[in-house]
Amino acid sequence: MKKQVVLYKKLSALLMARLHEQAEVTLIESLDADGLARLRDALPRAHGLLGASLKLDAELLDLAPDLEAIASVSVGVDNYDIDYLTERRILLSNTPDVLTETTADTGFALILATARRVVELANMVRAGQWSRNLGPAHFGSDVHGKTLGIIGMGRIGEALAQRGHCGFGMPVIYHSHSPKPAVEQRFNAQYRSLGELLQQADFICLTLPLTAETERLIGAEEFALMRPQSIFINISRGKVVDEAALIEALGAGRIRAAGLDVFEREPLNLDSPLLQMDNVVATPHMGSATHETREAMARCAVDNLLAALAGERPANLVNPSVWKD
Ligand SMILES: NC(=O)c1ccc[n+]([C@@H]2O[C@H](COP(=O)([O-])OP(=O)(O)OC[C@H]3O[C@@H](n4cnc5c(N)ncnc54)[C@H](O)[C@@H]3O)[C@@H](O)[C@H]2O)c1
Ligand SMILES: O=C(O)[C@H](O)CO
Repeated sequence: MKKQVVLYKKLSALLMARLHEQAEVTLIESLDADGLARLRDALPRAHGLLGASLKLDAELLDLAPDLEAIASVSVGVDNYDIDYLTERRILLSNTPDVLTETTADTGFALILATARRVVELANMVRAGQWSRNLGPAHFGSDVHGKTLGIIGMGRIGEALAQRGHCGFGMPVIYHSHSPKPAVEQRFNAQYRSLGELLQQADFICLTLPLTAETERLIGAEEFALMRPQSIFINISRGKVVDEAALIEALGAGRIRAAGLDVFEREPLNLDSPLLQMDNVVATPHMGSATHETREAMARCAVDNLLAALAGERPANLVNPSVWKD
């Protein structure tokens, strides 16, 4: 008998057809109140779940006694209680690698947009306020040759370092759990303590996961170490930053600008002070949002889920202790 799969993310026709061949599929098209009610109804029959952007807590998981596997269409797994999944012997998989380059592109887009004031000046043109040649009040700052600071030197951090080093001649400094000699060799990068990096980098970029250890890693004390010309970029998770402290630092001129793809609460509320600041470029958690990459992530998640339900080890298993050969 086919296994029951609940999707809470719509997939391409090609991937839907693949899933339908192998499983009985229930599709929850959106996670509004109606969709969530349908999800709760479907969970008691589910062997597999596939989707993203939903906090799957113990209360929801307890509705699914037969659940064997969850395939997250994301590399970040902060929406899951991994200990609880492991205790229940539910396999959790994610989608690393396929989104690395695209997310690093987004990081670099934010670096360029903030330093060169792209959004602010483009809005000025649109508003009919371009009446004479630009003067110093509208000048930005250079990107090439400036020091790129990366916090969390993993896949995306490395891809960002490559762009900075090879494309823009930027000295790269980084902070991570431990030094990475291969990365240092490839990009002439140098390891720094967190405090040293915050004091020395022109661009401070967050590319680490949200965990108990990294939640609010960057707060008032950390912003106080940055320099007035520093630009802060967050493409990891909003909760790694104390957002009130960020707003305070921007407001007080303790840092020059911020490029933010992620926020404490998403979608970002329209009344956030961040949206009143010309030196903030805010994007809607679009790090991996290209047609090609989202399809690759979905394909990866489908592969992971179908493998798990067929009794094979998924390629991107997050909680390997559940697996028994
Ligand atoms: N904005 C987006 O749309 C988007 C897209 C993809 C990924 N992300 C986020 O980026 C994160 C990183 O993805 P990745 O594929 O590069 O992951 P990765 O695991 O390859 O890299 C993360 C790095 O951070 C380091 N790290 C973790 N905790 C640390 C700490 N406390 N101090 C210092 N370093 C620490 C790890 O050692 C690792 O090197 C994801 O977990 C996700 O939250 C966001
Ligand atoms: O973690 C991820 O993969 C990104 O945030 C996209 O959802």
